[in-house]
Amino acid sequence: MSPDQATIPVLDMSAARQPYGSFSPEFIDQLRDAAHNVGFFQITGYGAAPGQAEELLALIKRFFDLPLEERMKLDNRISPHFRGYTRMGTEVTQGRADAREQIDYSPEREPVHNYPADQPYWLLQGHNMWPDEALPELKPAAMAWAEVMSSVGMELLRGISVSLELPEDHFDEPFGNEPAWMGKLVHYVGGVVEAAGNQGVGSHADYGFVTLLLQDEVGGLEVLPPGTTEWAPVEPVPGALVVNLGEMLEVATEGFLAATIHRVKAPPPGVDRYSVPFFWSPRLDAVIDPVPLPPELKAQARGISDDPSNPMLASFGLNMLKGRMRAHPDVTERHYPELMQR
Ligand SMILES: O=C(O)CCC(=O)C(=O)O
Ligand SMILES: [Fe+2]
Repeated sequence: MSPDQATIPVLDMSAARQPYGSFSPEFIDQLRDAAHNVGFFQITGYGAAPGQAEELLALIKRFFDLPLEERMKLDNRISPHFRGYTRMGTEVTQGRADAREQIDYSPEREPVHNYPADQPYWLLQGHNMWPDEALPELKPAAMAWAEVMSSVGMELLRGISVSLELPEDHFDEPFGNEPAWMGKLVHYVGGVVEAAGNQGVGSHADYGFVTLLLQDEVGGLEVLPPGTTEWAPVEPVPGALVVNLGEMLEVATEGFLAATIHRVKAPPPGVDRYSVPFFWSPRLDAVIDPVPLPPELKAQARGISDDPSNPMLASFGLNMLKGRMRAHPDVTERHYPELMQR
């Protein structure tokens, strides 16, 4: 691929496996190319029920149409686990407000109260916040979505493992037991958040493994694949999910896989955009070993700007906590002033 000709590949997940169950070599080649060259692709045939994505997006719109006082019953500042509702313009990326409001949610588990001082990431575990009275349909729809996304995330990681000539179950151990996924139900607005300007969400790479994004038909997502200098749009494809890779996969493969930088432009004034990013992530205490690459892939690895014994791989939970603290400094200050110091 020559610079500035980035196209976002579309892969058909329903053709990923052959009738006897192993991955199709064509699918694996497409997946490897997309994950290495672009770091972004779209998938169709990923197994959602008919109408499931549309129904979820419609429910999300209904939530954000509720009066602010209803939405504020889920105020994320109440949650010590970085869950719940973040008001318009209060999330920060690259030091600037984002023109979006959202609900963050993760697996519903009991909070951990006594964790070792060097494992503060356990504070991320706990209960979600949902509009149980105003919109009781939202929770089951969002949790059912997370279930589908978890299967897709697992299947894609298996495909990625095979594409790196690893056993299919290479990542099963860190992901198998209590994966710490996170879903976001997001509403972008145009022309409302002055401090955001045209920033829907500022440019960033995702910190984890695999992100699965459902976006509506509005558009605005743009990406900067490795070796390119111009932002490429990820056009909405009806029935498709957008997939991108996170920094832990990039670091674990010495840059063979691309954690591609992306951003979302705020929609034009008066236009709303809804999306559901889902971050498929391992256990909070997962430690990821560098991936042994076969020589022909190692030769194509771009390397990473950080130290190769990158402490990033040492703990997924610490990475996630760092990301959550950065995005929500108000939550951190309120519940964990001592972490702010660190
Ligand atoms: O909403 C989108 O299209 C992408 C959002 C995103 O990149 C993120 O939340 O990490
Ligand atoms: Fe992202």
